[in-house]
Amino acid sequence: MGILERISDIEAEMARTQKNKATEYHLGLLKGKLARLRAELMENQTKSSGGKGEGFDVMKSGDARVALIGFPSVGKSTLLSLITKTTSETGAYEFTTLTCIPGVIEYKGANIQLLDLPGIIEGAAQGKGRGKQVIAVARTADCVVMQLEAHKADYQIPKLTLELEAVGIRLNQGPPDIYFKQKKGGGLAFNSTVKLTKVTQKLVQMVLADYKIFNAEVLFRGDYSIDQFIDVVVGNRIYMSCLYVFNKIDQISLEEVDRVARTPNSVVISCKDKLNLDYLKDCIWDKLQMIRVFTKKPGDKPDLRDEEGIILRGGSTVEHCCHAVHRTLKADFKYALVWGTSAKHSPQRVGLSHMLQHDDVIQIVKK
Ligand SMILES: Nc1nc2c(ncn2[C@@H]2O[C@H](COP(=O)(O)OP(=O)(O)OP(=O)(O)O)[C@@H](O)[C@H]2O)c(=O)[nH]1
Ligand SMILES: [K+]
Ligand SMILES: [Mg+2]
Repeated sequence: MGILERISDIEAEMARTQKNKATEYHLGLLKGKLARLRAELMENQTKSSGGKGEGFDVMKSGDARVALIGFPSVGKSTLLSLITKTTSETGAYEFTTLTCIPGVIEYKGANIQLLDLPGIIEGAAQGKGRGKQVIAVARTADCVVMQLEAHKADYQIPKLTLELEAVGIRLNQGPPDIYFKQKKGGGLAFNSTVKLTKVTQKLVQMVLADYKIFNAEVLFRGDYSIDQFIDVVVGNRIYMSCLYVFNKIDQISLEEVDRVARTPNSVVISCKDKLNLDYLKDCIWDKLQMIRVFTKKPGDKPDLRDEEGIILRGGSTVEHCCHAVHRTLKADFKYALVWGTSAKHSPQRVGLSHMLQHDDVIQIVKK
């Protein structure tokens, strides 16, 4: 039996099995098996040729990469054509876009690469449509924009989330804080720092045994589920931030707009009426956790024009900034003066480890 058939067999069995106390272990085991088969499938795909597909190899460029994921005809290409200088063909029929079309969002001096992709449908993870290629591109992004048709979002969000989960992409969540280490002997040492309500030692032991792991140290530092534990065992998961973009709000009532706008991590837009598009750029900027800083020379005023800013990741230090200015600058670094919200007083004299904030001004003093 092929891997795909085995996967669908297990999925069918899980669907048949009622969820209750008595079936908890059986379902946990099935989840473990499913994760293993999917990992195998992904492995085979990357090994075999033609996995990537023509037209999907787009060079990374700019300060960050954002992938547009969504069902067909939700308006992905319309959006790209509106907020970048690139035109991507649009149409009232599904699968207008067949490859990856890159555009650039210019915002606050940053160049954010936005990738328009073919629509994905149910079963994409198994290769339906151009699903595999689309998801492979999504894995390379810093952030996913899940574009939805506002009046179909309740259906589209869970479906797309499942497709992404099937290939190891986790949205808007960090890796579970579970310590897991295989050992040579000694059986299973299982501990937790909090009360566990979703798993038991027995369930963890059974899942591990199914992976032929009998000796291991496991420490749960949070009340995680068996799925999250399996993520840690399988590894190779991608934790990605996701912005939900509800398009075509011109087609729904104001009450509905109000309801969907309250979904966490979401923006409501209309490409047709050009509604909220600047706010969308702002939300993408926030999601990417980018900051901009300005450098200045002694005695000069800082040049605060957009194009003069240096784009860094949130949490970046003076050291990151030095690196962004010039590779060798760090070697000559003596200290820096910083003006702005990260400075306790203006200017503050700081070292390489000082953490910068958005719109700080920095003057680097060399040895
Ligand atoms: N009413 C309305 N229609 C829109 C809006 N945005 C896009 N459309 C229409 O939706 C249809 C599909 O738009 P596309 O941009 O081709 O959608 P897509 O997601 O790129 O589609 P595929 O490439 O086929 O996956 C077109 O007829 C657009 O004119 C909107 O905000 N409101
Ligand atoms: K379309
Ligand atoms: Mg398109």
